[in-house]
Amino acid sequence: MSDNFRLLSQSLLSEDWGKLTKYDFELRLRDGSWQRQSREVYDRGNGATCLLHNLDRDTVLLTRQFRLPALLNGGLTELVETPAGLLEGAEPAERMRLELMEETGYAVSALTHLFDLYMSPGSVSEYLAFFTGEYRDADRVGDGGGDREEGEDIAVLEIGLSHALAMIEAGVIRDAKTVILLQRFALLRSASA
Ligand SMILES: Nc1nc2c(ncn2[C@@H]2O[C@H](COP(=O)(O)OP(=O)(O)O[C@H]3O[C@H](CO)[C@@H](O)[C@H](O)[C@@H]3O)[C@@H](O)[C@H]2O)c(=O)[nH]1
Ligand SMILES: [Mg+2]
Repeated sequence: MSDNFRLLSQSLLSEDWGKLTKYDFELRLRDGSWQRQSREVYDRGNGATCLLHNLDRDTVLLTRQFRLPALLNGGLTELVETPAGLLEGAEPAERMRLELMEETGYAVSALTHLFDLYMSPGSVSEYLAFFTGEYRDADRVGDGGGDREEGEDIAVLEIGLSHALAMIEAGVIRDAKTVILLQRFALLRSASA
């Protein structure tokens, strides 16, 4: 795994939706000495997210949905986010296309993969594959909204890119993947202007 890491033992703390495991290990520090450490790691697989943009109207498609962790830690009842989904072992672009259809109702075939980012690497093993794509009115095949049976009740928001950027500054958009994608879009645009 790594010359600077020796796993001593691991114990499963919880296995239900995700898996929480406690690892005891030794880590070689920069001065060459070994230190014993213990860390808990939450594994719920990897995911994907995508910013869909419409060239004609300069709008983006975002979602608004209930997120229990944000309610518990901040009192927010809903978060505004780019569409996203868990990979569940599937190929990221393929999974993302299905997720876009399910959550936004748009069938978009051409997606551009940007990077894979760890969102909380101190405790969560998951990385997110980031995508961008263009959507046109003709791509709309349904209402979106997510899978009600699975407890999803997603509102689809079509808003101007500049409005979305202002929502970050105003503290209305609080989701990291969404900020990364919107700001990257603005950065590339100002670099090419
Ligand atoms: N029973 C049960 N169901 C769960 C649980 N957690 C999530 N689910 C269900 O699992 C599905 C997950 O929906 P997705 O659209 O696939 O994933 P997501 O929650 O949007 O997660 C995406 O965004 C996250 C936040 O940025 C990412 O962490 C994740 O990788 C993914 O990209 C939803 O139907 C949700 O109700 C749980 O603890 N128990
Ligand atoms: Mg989702």
